[in-house]
Amino acid sequence: MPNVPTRKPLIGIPADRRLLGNHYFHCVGEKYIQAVVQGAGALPVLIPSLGEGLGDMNELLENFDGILLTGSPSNVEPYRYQGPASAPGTLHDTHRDSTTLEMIPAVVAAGLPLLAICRGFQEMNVAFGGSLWQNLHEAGLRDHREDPQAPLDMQYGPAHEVELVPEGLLHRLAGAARLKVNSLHTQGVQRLGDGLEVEARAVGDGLVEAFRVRNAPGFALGLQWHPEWKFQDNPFSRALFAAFGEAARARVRGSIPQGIYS
Ligand SMILES: N[C@@H](CCC(=O)NCCCC(=O)O)C(=O)O
Repeated sequence: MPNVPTRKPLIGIPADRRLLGNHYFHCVGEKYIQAVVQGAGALPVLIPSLGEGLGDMNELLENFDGILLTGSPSNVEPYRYQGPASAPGTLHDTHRDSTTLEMIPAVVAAGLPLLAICRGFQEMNVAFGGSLWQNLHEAGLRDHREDPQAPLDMQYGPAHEVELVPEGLLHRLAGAARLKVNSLHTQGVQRLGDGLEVEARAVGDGLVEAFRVRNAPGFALGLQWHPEWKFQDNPFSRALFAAFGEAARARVRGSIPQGIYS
């Protein structure tokens, strides 16, 4: 393929809808934005979580070369996966759910590169028909929550190891059998969604910590941990965002992505 100058890829990031004071805002954490700019070499475009208000999803997605689904302190509403009602006072984000749960199948079907992190990983599992443990530490699994009183560097610091599935995409990207990852989540994969292939499990309780979409036409990965946190200091995270950016650039060029998908 001749070295044809191409525009930077546009990565869509669906926002959280949050009440700040008396008004609702649609917002995205800056660390995700920076990981797209500096790690993937792409331009982030925040997508308001308006659900049906965004119109035809396929038409919307024609504007993007990839989608990033971020973490969030809110939980996916349990009725989305036929789960029991949340405890009173649980934070949900129904606008985000109605946006991302419709978006995910359309992104994958269109072969648009998709990287899902933490809540985004959980949304992906639900979108593919899976379910969630609502409180891992009450289900006989380890406690995967962070200490909210600890400094951020500790909250997002290494918390446990994950075992990478041999010959999987993450194993190829990491060049190692295990990774030390951070852990900031109460919920996790209970039943794995149809068509999802496990890429990593937590050492200690075997919780699914990463998956890809089997037979996806493009890059379609979900991680329960947070690779965006200080990604520049982590060789695996750098490689992950670089691969995501390359998949999006291949989309711009109209070519088949190389690297871990070749
Ligand atoms: N609410 C879910 C998902 C947790 C999650 O995404 N945590 C990160 C929030 C802050 C950030 O974006 O870094 C759960 O508790 O499992």
